[in-house]
Amino acid sequence: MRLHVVDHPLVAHKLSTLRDERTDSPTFRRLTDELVTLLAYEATRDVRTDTVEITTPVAVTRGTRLSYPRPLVVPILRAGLGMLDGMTRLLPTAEVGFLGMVRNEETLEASTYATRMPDDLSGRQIYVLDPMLATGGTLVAAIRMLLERGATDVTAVVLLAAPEGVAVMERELAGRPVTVVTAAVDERLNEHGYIVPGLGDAGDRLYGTAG
Ligand SMILES: O=P(O)(O)OC[C@H]1O[C@H](OP(=O)(O)OP(=O)(O)O)[C@H](O)[C@@H]1O
Ligand SMILES: O=c1cc[nH]c(=O)[nH]1
Ligand SMILES: [Mg+2]
Repeated sequence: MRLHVVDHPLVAHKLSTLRDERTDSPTFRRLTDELVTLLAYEATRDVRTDTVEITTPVAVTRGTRLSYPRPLVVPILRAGLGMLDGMTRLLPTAEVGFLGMVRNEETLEASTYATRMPDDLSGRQIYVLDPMLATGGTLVAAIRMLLERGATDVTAVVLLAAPEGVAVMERELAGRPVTVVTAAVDERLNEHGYIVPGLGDAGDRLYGTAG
């Protein structure tokens, strides 16, 4: 597994506003969308492309097109939905699959309540979206499922990661074709499994509802 922390002043600025407890849901949603666009730029550096011939008003030349099979973007509901528009804006040819997962806030174990994507992901490049990598339980389970379906290349785009979660991903997905792209790796997890300093519960802050 490869970890890429996007070190950019615009990313740091937007992330700081996102962290601020005074930031309301509409602003949180807008900033999430903007941040994803910046992270997606880095996350798609190795997206597969083909060379094609194009004709400009002046000459025939060689250009670049996103390859087939098309990339698959998989937001992890609920909070990952807030990242979907920003990602598909940059990857217009992508197909979208959905994974509904929730973490039990007492045991911190992740469970899956919805799966809607192709059974066969052979040869596909996948972009998984989830704002928070905390214990890593959710992303490890999600990525294992994608690899079992044949995905050959999985990139997880997250806003924030905890070092504990990164370590779990490195251990559980060692040697697998997996990359994590994040805006920051924070200090630690607290006793409730929340990222410190973090930004709180991403789903609640995006949608203004608890749970
Ligand atoms: O790394 P982990 O310890 O597994 O925690 C991270 C998960 O927790 C949050 O989702 P949550 O379970 O709160 O669901 P929600 O998106 O519906 O709020 C977050 O969006 C991740 O999916
Ligand atoms: O800090 C955290 C940890 C898990 N899920 C969140 O939304 N926030
Ligand atoms: Mg939540």
